[in-house]
Amino acid sequence: MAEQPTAPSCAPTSNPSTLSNPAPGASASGTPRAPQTAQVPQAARVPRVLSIAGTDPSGGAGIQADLKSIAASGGYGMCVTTSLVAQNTCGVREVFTPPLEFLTAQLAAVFDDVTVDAVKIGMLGDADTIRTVRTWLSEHPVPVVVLDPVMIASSGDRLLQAEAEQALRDLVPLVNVITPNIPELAVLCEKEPAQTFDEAHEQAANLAAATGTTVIVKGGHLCGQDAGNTAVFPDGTCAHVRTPRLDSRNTHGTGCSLSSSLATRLGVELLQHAEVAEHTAEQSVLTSEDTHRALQWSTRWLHESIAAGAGLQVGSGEGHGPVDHAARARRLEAAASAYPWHHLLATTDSEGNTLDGTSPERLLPVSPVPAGEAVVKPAGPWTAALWAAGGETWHQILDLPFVRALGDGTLDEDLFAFYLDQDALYLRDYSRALATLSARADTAEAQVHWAAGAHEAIAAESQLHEGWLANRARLGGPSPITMGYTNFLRASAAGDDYVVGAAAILPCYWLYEEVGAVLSSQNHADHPYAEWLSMYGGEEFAADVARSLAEVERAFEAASPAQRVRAAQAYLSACVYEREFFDQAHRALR
Ligand SMILES: Nc1ncnc2c1ncn2[C@@H]1O[C@H](COP(=O)(O)OP(=O)(O)O)[C@@H](O)[C@H]1O
Ligand SMILES: Cc1ncc(COP(=O)(O)O)c(N)n1
Repeated sequence: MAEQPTAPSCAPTSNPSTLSNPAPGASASGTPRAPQTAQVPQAARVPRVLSIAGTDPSGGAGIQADLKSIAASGGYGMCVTTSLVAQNTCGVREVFTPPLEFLTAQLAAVFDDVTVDAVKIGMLGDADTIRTVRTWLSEHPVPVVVLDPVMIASSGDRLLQAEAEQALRDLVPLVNVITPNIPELAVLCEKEPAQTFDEAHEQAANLAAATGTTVIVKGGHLCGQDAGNTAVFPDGTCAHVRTPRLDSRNTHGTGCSLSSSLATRLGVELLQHAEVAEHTAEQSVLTSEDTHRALQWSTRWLHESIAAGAGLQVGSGEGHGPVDHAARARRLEAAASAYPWHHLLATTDSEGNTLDGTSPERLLPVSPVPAGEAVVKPAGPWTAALWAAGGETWHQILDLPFVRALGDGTLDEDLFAFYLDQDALYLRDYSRALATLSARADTAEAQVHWAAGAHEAIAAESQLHEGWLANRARLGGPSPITMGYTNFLRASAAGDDYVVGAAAILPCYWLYEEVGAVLSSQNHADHPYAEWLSMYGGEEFAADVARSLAEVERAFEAASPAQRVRAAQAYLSACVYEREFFDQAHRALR
């Protein structure tokens, strides 16, 4: 393991990369195809991506990993098999290489019928295979070619004959991007494996300059907290994408997955250019920014896939398990569910008692996950019942990648900026909901309390604008989640019974305080978000939370059973909206 002290500062550049760009609408034979219909929205253009690689019947690496990665990255996957490999998570047992004529027959079957937008090349095995693929691609140019120079599997088994290394070196200038790991980079450069990131970067810069090919330096084989990737461009510029190192054995096929995802995302970028070109006749050229964006997408997606890999329970555990290519798709599918939230459907608790609001026990379904202790204690039995019922949602919030990364300092700046932007929009409407509640309160004390909250929320919003948001790009509009949450709060405060409005408002006080307590306990002087985290945990806000709890408790006591049920449901709905609000940056940006 080589050491990785710090990643060099590699800012994205505006220089065009060296990617060659035949007209993307052209077929392999050069015959122009009919233009895509104007009705097809931009997002619907799906790149057709071909993997030329070996197999892994256990599904974690090779062509099987490539097809999953291409689909997960937004492409249509195809594959041409170079070698059939009997392998699993523990190692390679046997390799069977079909005759070269059959390799050519597969390539011809694809290219005769399909326009290929991007190619990923993986295991080639021997020099004859390399030459056959090379000749084919010279005669059938494809706009994006990413070469993963597979030499040795993570199990230590050879996947490229030693005498074929020169043939692989000769292939490098003919492709757009290569994704060698540290030992493979050394072989391509005919040097010793780099021990530090700077050494790897130097090898990559020399190789990129000599071949005209963009080299991705991959951090997986280095150590240090950042396992990220750097695109090193032939002109000497570079762009780094950070990714926190995971303590995981599920790294079988990470190289295959990254390279095929990258080929797909480069295809997406190219198709977007082509879309513009159809309208403005601009020439379609992939830039360094495109490559940086594509690498960012693929690196983040792979991080989520590695993190979820162990959950698959594939393999005996003795080798290296696969990554979970579909983890993100499953997360987003669950997030997109339009099914009504459980607490809005439940009419009885687990023992069959009707949830009729006659006692704190008959208010909401029991949470399957115990809530644990709140830092700011409930004000009485009604708010204690609310806290207990929100246990599952509360633990989901603590588990969100956004909350975890904000706490441990690994949160990417663009995700944080998205959150701040939405937070500012939220606070404006939250202030309005509080002002409405103040107007409806039946005691002077409650009226003053909610009015003070309304004032503080709008003051916090203008502080965000003047400070945190002053130098950050704004989206300029609320997300569907921000809009859903604020509309729900304003409607509850203005159009429903007072107790319902007060209960809906509560999670923004209470959960925010509780999340803040967890986050501020992780703060330290070198924390990248130290200033933000230090804003949590003030005694004044904790006292405001306690006052809000006391007022909600009082309103519950005074309410009818039916009002209490609706208020409790509104409380839990707001808890769910809190979760969605914290999670939304990870759904919007990829
Ligand atoms: N332990 C890890 N934690 C986080 N990301 C990792 C880890 N191991 C690998 N990766 C990601 O997978 C990519 C490819 O892995 P790497 O080991 O460098 O290449 P290969 O799989 O070709 O040997 C890395 O660049 C990195 O983004
Ligand atoms: C067919 C094939 N291609 C590539 C790899 C490398 O993957 P890893 O380095 O993760 O073992 C592999 N094991 N099998």
